Amino acid sequence: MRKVDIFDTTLRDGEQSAGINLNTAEKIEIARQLERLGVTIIESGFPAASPGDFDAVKRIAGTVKNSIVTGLARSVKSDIDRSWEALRGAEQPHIHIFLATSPIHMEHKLMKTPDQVVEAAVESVKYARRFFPLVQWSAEDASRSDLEFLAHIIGKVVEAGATTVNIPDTVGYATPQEYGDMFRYLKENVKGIDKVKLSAHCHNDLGMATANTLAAIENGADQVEGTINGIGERAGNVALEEIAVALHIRKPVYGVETTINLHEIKRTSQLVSQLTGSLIQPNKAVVGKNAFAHESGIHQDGMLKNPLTYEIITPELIGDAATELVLGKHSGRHAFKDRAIKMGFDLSEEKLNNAFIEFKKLADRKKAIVEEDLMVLLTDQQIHDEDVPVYELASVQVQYGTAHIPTATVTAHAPNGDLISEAATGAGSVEAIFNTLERVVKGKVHILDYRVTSIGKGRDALGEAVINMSYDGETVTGRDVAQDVLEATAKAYLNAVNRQVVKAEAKVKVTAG
Ligand SMILES: CC(=O)SCCNC(=O)CCNC(=O)[C@H](O)C(C)(C)COP(=O)(O)OP(=O)(O)OC[C@H]1O[C@@H](n2cnc3c(N)ncnc32)[C@H](O)[C@@H]1OP(=O)(O)O
Ligand SMILES: CC(C)C(=O)C(=O)O
Repeated sequence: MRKVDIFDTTLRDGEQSAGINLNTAEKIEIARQLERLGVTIIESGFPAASPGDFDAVKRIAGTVKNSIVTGLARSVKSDIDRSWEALRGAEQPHIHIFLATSPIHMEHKLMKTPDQVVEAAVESVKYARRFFPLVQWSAEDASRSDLEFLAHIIGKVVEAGATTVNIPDTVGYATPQEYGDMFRYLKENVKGIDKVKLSAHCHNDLGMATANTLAAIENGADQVEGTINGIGERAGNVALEEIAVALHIRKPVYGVETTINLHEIKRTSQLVSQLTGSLIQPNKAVVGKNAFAHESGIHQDGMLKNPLTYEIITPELIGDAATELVLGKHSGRHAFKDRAIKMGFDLSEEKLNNAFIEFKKLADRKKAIVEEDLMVLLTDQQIHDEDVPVYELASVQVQYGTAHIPTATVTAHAPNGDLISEAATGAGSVEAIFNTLERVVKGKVHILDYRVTSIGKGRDALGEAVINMSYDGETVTGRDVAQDVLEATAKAYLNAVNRQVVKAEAKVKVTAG
């Protein structure tokens, strides 16, 4: 059966979503899970974009062994050099170079003639091939490019040594028919195209990313690119879990296979949502919380008589087993460790012990510890970085009454070790906490977005708070979890501030070094 490679760009195009910013530890955690999911290629960042991106790409290239690790670069030597520095330690060094080919991008953004664009593309591919055995070249905005010009430039980059050619629908403009036709046209009209991999990359501006990607596969695409949960620039990229499951469920139609381990989909989706703070819409295909919920009487009746009446995908297929009570307050370290390993965590004894202590505290307060709770506790330990001192919440107290002005009191450890206590009022409990914390962190804070959701089900479910803010002129997103939403809110606020503290610290190190 024909094989289609899965190229995951959650850490690059996915991170380009407004409001998402992942630190290196979080990126490594996601990359490790993508490897478990079985993706062929992980695009781990854009090494020339920032010291943080460079560091993450380098560390992922040194960590991941079973997927190819790549990084994005413009068609400029300095970007390619920086990518080589970051990726030279990878098992199979791979670079992804892009250059726009549509009239509007060439004229108004690049300010180059078509001939200059061809020359720059060829030069960059030749230069990259001096270092990298695998060079992917992307024609940015391909779907709004002149087809003959596209075929011409692709012929040139293939001749120059590109090993993969990507045809992105950068602005989500193509229809499935048009996108499929492009692949067929290029396969029939570019000399040497059969020697390289042809790749699809779809955005969801018109809600057609999944249909377009499948159309590309039907017309000969060897690789498809996308993100977990469909996160990404603007309306996002194609959701890879949708593609993997569609290819599996409708295998007789598409006749292709991938290396994706479908049972890892749910966990990957949860992890990406948790670490990016990007919520999954309840009716999202495959991974939304209602994807397997049957609400109406006629459907429930059908399900009881024969699940095949209304269920084309089972939750088990994507690793979404019915929520079970996995551990309780009487469980010991052995069972806890065993469960953590089964869930795919590889924690040091110290981190495992910290997670166990948190688990016991939670088990004292919460009747049923479910998989989602463990996932949060263990992931928090996995990504916890003790190297940089940050703000840490010691306590938060809120006085609220309908007839009184809400007042918050917060005590927190500052990065320099001081214990700070502050109090302030607000129009509501949350605003009182925000106002108090602004005094604690002493920076200029502007809240851009704030959301609270529950993790798991039931009245004792954990609350998760996600806060997007501008702090000292930088936009950062923080998230945290607690049984009480006000505590989660205070912790998420400090988590956002801490991301900026860690970033600033990294900048100081780079400048000093
Ligand atoms: C479709 C996509 O998703 S492409 C990927 C988009 N991702 C990102 O942009 C995230 C990372 N980007 C960044 O951190 C920054 O944009 C950087 C570090 C790459 C560049 O920053 P700056 O040097 O300040 O340039 P800035 O972003 O303002 O402008 C981009 C420049 O690159 C040029 N450029 C854009 N694409 C390409 C390309 N593929 N090859 C060569 N040059 C390019 C633009 O024409 C512009 O050049 P100019 O300065 O001569 O006008
Ligand atoms: C860099 C390219 C592949 C891209 O992200 C796009 O065109 O959307």
